[in-house]
Amino acid sequence: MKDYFEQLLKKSNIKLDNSKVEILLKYLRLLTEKNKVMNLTAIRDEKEILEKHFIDSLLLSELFLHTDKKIIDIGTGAGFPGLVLAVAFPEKDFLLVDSVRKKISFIDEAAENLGLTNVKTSYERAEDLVTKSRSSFDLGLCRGVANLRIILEYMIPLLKVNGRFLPQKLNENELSESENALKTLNSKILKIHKFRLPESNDERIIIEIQKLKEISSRYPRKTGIPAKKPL
Ligand SMILES: C[S@@+](CC[C@H](N)C(=O)[O-])C[C@H]1O[C@@H](n2cnc3c(N)ncnc32)[C@H](O)[C@@H]1O
Repeated sequence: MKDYFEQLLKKSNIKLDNSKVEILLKYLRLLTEKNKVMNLTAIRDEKEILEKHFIDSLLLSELFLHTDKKIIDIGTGAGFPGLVLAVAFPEKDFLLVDSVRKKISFIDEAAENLGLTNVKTSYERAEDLVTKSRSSFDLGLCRGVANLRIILEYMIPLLKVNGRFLPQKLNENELSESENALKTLNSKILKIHKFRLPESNDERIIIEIQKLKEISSRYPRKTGIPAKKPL
């Protein structure tokens, strides 16, 4: 499996030293073991997990800046993309959030097993985090959680002014309907980055969004409202 992972990394132009590759392979083993008793990922094949979860998470690496110190991943599930990136960037601090307690318990267990000291977790809903973490993060990550205009309302209040949000999407379909959310939340799209996964050649999109100035304390609205009545 190590050779295969190294091939994928090479094809994707991602540089990771051997110790980080070893830690990620240990995480793969913990994940596949746990996946037998709880539903963490629908993908069962280890090679496919490496490409569609691990490499897909690592695609974000080239958009990271050295000034990005505090990073939040909302709806991290089994740790994608946040836990993978916490291995790749031990000098950055990650808060991994999910509303499902057992997923966060798996992350806590995995982070301890992998010896990661830069990972904190929270099993809150994104909308509830804002009371203690408004305007706190340099960088926001979110993959596979909800429509762009919904996750914008979850994420932008948590970012510092000038902080960036890098949501991962399969295509650009949600962009046009997100214009109102971007405007209401004083944010703009800096760039749309396109990637191809190295084996399947599937397309992946990372939208680079910046928070331009502080936003009204009305956002996020009450828990559940952003998804029920998107901006
Ligand atoms: C489809 S999974 C994606 C998991 C992971 N990001 C990935 O790409 O594999 C979506 C996750 O988002 C979490 N989630 C959904 N809405 C949330 C919210 N409002 N706050 C926190 N987590 C949420 C769910 O519990 C679930 O684990």
